[in-house]
Amino acid sequence: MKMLSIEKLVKKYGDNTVLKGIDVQLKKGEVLVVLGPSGCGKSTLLRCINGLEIKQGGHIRMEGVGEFGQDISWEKVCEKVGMVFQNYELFAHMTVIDNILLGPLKVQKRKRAEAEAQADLLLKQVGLLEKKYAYPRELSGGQKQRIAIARALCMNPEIMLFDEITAALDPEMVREVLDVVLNLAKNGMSMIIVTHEMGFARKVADRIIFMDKGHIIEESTDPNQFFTQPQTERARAFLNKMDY
Ligand SMILES: Nc1ncnc2c1ncn2[C@@H]1O[C@H](COP(=O)(O)OP(=O)(O)OP(=O)(O)O)[C@@H](O)[C@H]1O
Repeated sequence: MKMLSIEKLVKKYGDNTVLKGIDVQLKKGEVLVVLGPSGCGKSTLLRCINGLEIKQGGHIRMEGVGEFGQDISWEKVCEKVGMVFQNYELFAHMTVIDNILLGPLKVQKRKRAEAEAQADLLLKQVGLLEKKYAYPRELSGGQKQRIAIARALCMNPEIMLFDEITAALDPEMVREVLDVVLNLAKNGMSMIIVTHEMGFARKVADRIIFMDKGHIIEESTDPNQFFTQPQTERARAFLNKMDY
């Protein structure tokens, strides 16, 4: 079953066309990993999906919801599609619990008791319930990133987007964050993941797309095959350069 459908997506920055007609679909419960060399448009693709960037062409639709930006406002899209960034983007002046509850209370207008009960469960799930009243400055990078994931999940998104969420972390903290994502995958969350962690990509992906200069040039539903026998010269060169 198709859940998200992206057709002929075009994104330009001035004269620079960064996405040159991207066609990609995500099924319910699927984990799609986006790989490709620096600057090929991976982050831009994620940012267009949840409306952080305005696209110049193409369509983004979700089954049962309609076209993003038309049938459903971009504000609503942000509830359906959660995103986690490289730099956590937590509010420094707010405690962990206030960071997590901001969206559920202010945007979704939910009752505090109900939202807080869910936040507690999510904090438990990411192993940080004891940090509920801590401030971001009191947390390690890995902890901040796990809180950012819990915050996104507390909006009950149907899809999660992860944009290089371990890129800013010290190596010893990468694992604790990736384990949270692996767990989400096991529990059937639909996700699109941009990562430079090749071992993780191979483990978590149901499907891999490989981008180059604004195009998808290779797609594989068999991650092991992609990593052992990439079909294109560009993907081979990319994998050869990666350390994994
Ligand atoms: N706000 C912006 N204004 C102008 N150009 C931009 C902007 N954001 C991205 N670009 C350009 O778009 C291209 C694609 O960038 P993007 O960040 O999507 O690449 P990426 O594949 O995610 O790279 P990386 O792996 O290095 O994060 C790059 O050439 C970049 O310079």
